[in-house]
Amino acid sequence: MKITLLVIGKTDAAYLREGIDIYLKRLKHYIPFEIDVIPDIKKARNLTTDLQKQKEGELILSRLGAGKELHLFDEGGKSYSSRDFAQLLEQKMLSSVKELILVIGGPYGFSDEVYEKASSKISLSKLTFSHQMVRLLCVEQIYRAFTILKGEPYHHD
Ligand SMILES: C[S@@+](CC[C@H](N)C(=O)[O-])C[C@H]1O[C@@H](n2cnc3c(N)ncnc32)[C@H](O)[C@@H]1O
Repeated sequence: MKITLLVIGKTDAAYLREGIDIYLKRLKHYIPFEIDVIPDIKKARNLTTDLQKQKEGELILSRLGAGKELHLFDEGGKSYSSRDFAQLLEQKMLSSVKELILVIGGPYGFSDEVYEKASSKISLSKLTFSHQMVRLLCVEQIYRAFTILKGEPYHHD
């Protein structure tokens, strides 16, 4: 199985890029993993919030296909411990899913169409993080999950 982290817009801040790169390098040892960036359409056109979410939603859903499953990071989703999240990833690896697409919404979140097509919503906390900042949290949690599955001494509880 491959994991794709689908995000909207490039990572602007150098301090976030640096952190994300650290976990990308580490993750390569565990699973095929990539960050797929949907270009920031707001910068190109002057869209209303709803239209922007709708257009982003179309691009998110265009990634779906046979053997692919879409899961959303969403503050209103199900809460997981890091161990539970690791188990979710393990379940998917043992299933027929070929590509697990984990999506981080844009600044205004997801369109209704994306919510309808998603297999689940995963909350990292009840707090709302910026669509840029949350990327670092996601890659760290995915890395943490693999160290848990491998029994490596990174996660302590
Ligand atoms: C700024 S937030 C979107 C804000 C707000 N939910 C909305 O719908 O307008 C951008 C994205 O970051 C991710 N995100 C932010 N906080 C999160 C959290 N606590 N748990 C999971 N994902 C989160 C989600 O993917 C969200 O769509």
